[in-house]
Amino acid sequence: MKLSVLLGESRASLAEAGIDDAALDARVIVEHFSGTSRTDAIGRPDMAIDPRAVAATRDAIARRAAGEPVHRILGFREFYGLKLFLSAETLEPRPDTETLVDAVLPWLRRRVAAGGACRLLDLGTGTGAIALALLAEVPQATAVGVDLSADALATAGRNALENGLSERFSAIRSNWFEAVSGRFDAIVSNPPYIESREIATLQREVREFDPARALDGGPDGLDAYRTIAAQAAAHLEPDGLVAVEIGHAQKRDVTHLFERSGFRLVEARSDLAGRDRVLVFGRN
Ligand SMILES: C[S@@+](CC[C@H](N)C(=O)[O-])C[C@H]1O[C@@H](n2cnc3c(N)ncnc32)[C@H](O)[C@@H]1O
Repeated sequence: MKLSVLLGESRASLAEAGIDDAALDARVIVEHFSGTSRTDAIGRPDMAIDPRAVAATRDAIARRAAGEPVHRILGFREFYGLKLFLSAETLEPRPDTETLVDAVLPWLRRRVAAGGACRLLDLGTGTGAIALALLAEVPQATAVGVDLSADALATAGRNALENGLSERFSAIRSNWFEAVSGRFDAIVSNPPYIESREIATLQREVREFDPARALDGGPDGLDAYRTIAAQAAAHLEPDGLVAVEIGHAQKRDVTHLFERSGFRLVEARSDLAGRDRVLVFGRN
């Protein structure tokens, strides 16, 4: 089959299924499963795609038409310039979470410049996105990634290896701090923060394909922050910091939780859409 024909039928299938970005998604899927590039689509539209690649592309297009997100189908996603593999129990890392990396990075660089090393703890590491992005940017840092999911920890370990960061990254299975020992210079976390009753109202791509454990923050969405705020000081160097991603309406509540545990808000950052997204706390 010709590349242009495969692209055309893929676009048509996704448009017919009501997929918003049908043309873009079709292009990404066709390129991946046929091993072609955008340049091929423009310069060599008549190139022949072998039948196995056509079959693999059609399977992938059928999955997308049924609602599965593109990056789940591809099996990986880019985050802060790293290629991160996904698995059943990992959240697909979001561009908004790069805001958390941006917020911590200057502090980390200063810390390393002053002290030569830096230990990070990433609570609810998932694919390892936050920890690995920070390690890639700061070669003197080391990180421990914690998750309750063994599947997520295996994927984070694979991502560390694939990105050449495994010597500085270790993974621990733990319910937040339970199995964590020692003190860290920085504690980072993008915990589950959606109110339980809201899960059913989320977009199908999120509701059906991101793991519930990565989303559900309990009745008011704040369960994880309560635990992290209450226990962070015992695992933090005296002049260390805690940086958390939050839901856009949680700034006040999360700030209060940390203030009650002896922290002060040192920075708040907004995401790409201008909504509150990241809070950074230091100890009083
Ligand atoms: C919103 S996801 C964030 C994943 C990743 N850090 C990111 O930003 O893409 C939250 C993560 O917390 C983990 N998690 C949920 N409850 C946990 C708990 N009690 N202890 C440790 N990790 C937990 C989930 O398995 C999930 O990987």
